[in-house]
Amino acid sequence: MSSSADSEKIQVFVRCRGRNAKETSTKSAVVVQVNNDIGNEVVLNPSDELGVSAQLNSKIYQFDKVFGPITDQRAIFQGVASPLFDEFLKGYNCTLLVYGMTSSGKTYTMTGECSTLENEIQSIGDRSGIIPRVLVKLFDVLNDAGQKGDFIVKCSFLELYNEELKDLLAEDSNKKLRIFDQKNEASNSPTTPGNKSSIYIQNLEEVILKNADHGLRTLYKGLKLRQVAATKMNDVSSRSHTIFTITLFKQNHDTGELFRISKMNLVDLAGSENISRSGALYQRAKEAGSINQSLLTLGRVINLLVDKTQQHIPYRESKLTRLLQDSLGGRTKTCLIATISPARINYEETQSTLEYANKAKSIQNKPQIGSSVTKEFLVKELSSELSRVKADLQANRSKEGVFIDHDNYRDLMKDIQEYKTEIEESTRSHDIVRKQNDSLRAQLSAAENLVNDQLTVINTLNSTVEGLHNKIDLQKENEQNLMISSSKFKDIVNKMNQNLLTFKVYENQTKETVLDVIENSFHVMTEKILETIKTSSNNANVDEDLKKIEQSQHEMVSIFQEKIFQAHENAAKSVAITLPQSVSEFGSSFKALEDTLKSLIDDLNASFSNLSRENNEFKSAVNDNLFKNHDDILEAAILETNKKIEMDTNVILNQFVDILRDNNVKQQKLIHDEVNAMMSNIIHAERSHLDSARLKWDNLTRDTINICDSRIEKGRIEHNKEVKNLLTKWKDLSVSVFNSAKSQEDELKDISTIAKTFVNDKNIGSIGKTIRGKFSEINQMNSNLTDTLRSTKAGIESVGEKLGTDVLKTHGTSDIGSTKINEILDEIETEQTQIKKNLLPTGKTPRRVDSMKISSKLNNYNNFNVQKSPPKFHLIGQRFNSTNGEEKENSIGQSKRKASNESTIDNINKFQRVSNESRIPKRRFR
Ligand SMILES: Nc1ncnc2c1ncn2[C@@H]1O[C@H](COP(=O)(O)OP(=O)(O)OP(=O)(O)O)[C@@H](O)[C@H]1O
Repeated sequence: MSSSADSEKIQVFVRCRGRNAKETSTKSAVVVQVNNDIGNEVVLNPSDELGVSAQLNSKIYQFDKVFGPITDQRAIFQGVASPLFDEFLKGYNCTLLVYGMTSSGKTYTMTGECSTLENEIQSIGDRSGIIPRVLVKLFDVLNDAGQKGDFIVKCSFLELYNEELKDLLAEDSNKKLRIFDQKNEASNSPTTPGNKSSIYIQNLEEVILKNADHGLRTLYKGLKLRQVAATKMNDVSSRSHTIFTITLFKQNHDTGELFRISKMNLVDLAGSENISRSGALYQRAKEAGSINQSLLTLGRVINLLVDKTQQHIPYRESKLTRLLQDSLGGRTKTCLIATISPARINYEETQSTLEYANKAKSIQNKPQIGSSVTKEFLVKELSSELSRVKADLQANRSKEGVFIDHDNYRDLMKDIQEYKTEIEESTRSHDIVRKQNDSLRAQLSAAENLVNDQLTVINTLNSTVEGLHNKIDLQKENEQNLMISSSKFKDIVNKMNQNLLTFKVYENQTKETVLDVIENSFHVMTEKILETIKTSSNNANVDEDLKKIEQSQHEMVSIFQEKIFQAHENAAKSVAITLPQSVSEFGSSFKALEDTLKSLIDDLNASFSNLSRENNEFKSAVNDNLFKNHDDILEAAILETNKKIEMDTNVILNQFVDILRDNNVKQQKLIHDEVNAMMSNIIHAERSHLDSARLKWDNLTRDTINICDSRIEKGRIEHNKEVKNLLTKWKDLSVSVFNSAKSQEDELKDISTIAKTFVNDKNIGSIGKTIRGKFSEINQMNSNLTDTLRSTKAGIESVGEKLGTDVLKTHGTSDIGSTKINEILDEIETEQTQIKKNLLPTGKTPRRVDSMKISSKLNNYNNFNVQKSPPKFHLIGQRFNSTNGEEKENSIGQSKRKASNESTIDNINKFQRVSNESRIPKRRFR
């Protein structure tokens, strides 16, 4: 499935823009020399020199291509991205990175200048960068008539800021992105050859692109999100990295069923500038530090990749290097564009960028054709994506409140659980930090105590030093005395030297005198002598002359001796006079010097013994006092610190809770708004679907109602007719009941008369007893009859109720039957009372009653009731009442009435039976 290739170095390009407004306004000289258009060399010369010395000072870098200030966006695409794009189409994974300091043109190169307003997005323009051009070219090529086979294009867009990943295409910005290593095993998936690990980003939104326009819109949507973040957080763009990834699933011509997967990562790295130069303050420095961490790790990774002896490459030390792992020393075809500024003010950054790029030239990759998937696999993947979306949609349609499908809900809950774990972990690390803080604070307070103690010692030492200073002053005084003494001593020595000089003068004078004596006196004398000798040579008396000479010699020597002696004596005298004085002066000076030295030594000794005493005291103070008896202070300080920290923690936790709550409210509002919008869309769509069906339904309902209405109207008329008939019948019935009641009344009267006669008849005494017994039975029958009549009355009343007063009123009828029966009942009751009265108080045999007569009358009445069951009728106005209900009602009414009639017949039969048993010869009394 994959074709292995030899290793190849990653390609490195440089793009040097022209000076920007800031650089020209500050008159920053050009220190970068490149071909105006395309070349291979960058010469960096920071000095102002020209000619040979400039050549000596400059540094030359060689790259695959170097683009000068006049190179336009199209040329960059042609020169760098297009060859890489061809590889991407062949199935290679490709990565293109732009690297450089802020404002050097990274984003301009990668994305270009474009409007993010949706209605302004048409196609690419002169200033469009690499990504839009790749998207347009990709769909041009794929839709080209010559190209065979299906394809699917997906894209994702993520930002790495402060070591946090952010999905620039996600609707739900709360989903956290995580990087996982994914082991692709050949047996599990047909997608990847061999056992290789790749990176998988959980929750990263991948948009399936329909066409180039859709691709551009998706890109600009992400850029817009990035812009919003950039305006909120100053300068995010220069400190964040973005990766726009295009994934292509392309049908393989040869294998047909297989789709080759290749990815193209287009990476805009964060500004590589030195944060100290950007003047970043603490917080920003922290953030920038993290960005530099990524770039630093990237640099380290590049260095180690270049150094062939290195086995371990620290890809995992930053998210950026983890994401780019396969692009650096991996299986991807990689290009790097280093963007630089030509101006002197950016010299250092430019140099560092060039060094970086120069290193990157040596990185070796082993590009391999990417993996493939089967058509089924792809369809399965797309269907699962589709079903996920459908499930969400379904959930949205069918629920109120929560609009999320189960799987997504589970994912969400998993995320929440992970957040919880993270919070727990941070709480734990917070506790650890707090403990460390506690111990540090304890150490601090101990150190403070130590400092206090030491301050006391220092104060003591200060006073000691003060004493020592005094002593030094004294010593200085002594030294001055010593100086005075020594200068006196010098004077004496000078004097002695003078004396010696005087002595020498005397000596010289003596010498001169001697020479004078010898040269003058002696010579004169000798000449005199010689003259004398010459004059006296004729003189024979030589001896005498010699004697004379000798004598004069002697005289001369004695004069000479005397003169010498005199001179010596003078000198000795002068020395003898001055020397003792000088010696005595020297002696006294020496004595003074000795005294001064002695007092100096004494003072020094005293100082040293003082110092030693102080030192001993300091030592004992340190030994005895330091780190002792501070437990209480320490404990109180610890308690106090703990309290403060606890308060701080609570404040932080409360703030955290508030933030969570606010966030929750925001999210709820967001969900609510989203759902509302979505629901109104869905409702709108459903309504338009339903409109035609509703119209149909409305027409049908209207027709049905009209039909029903006409039928009901017809029924109502028939019913009214029936009711009228019924009422007529009812009137007849009432009249016949009235008549029968009347005849019963008459009969009862007869019975009463007969009873009276019967009671007064004396012949019946013998059977009186039996009859009395039977009479009580008749009595019972009578009361039964009364009950029966009552139930009949209730029946009639219920019929009346059923008919409705309105109907009765409309047809001018009254409750004749029921009134009549009441009257009959009353009469029967009166009659009974009368019979009882007649029978019981007198104790006489009751009069014979024509029970047959009574019985037949009652029978007539009851038979009439049974035959005339109440008429059926329908309640008007209850259009939709079920006929079953009516039937049920009627059948209950009928059965009730039937039961009541049956009991009446029963009673009458009993009555008849009793009457027959007690039958006596019929006699009529008048
Ligand atoms: N080659 C170029 N031709 C014309 N204009 C350019 C060129 N390079 C950069 N620019 C302009 O310079 C400005 C800064 O460039 P850009 O935003 O691309 O820098 P950047 O390196 O991405 O900076 P940052 O790291 O801060 O995001 C933009 O206005 C851009 O249009």
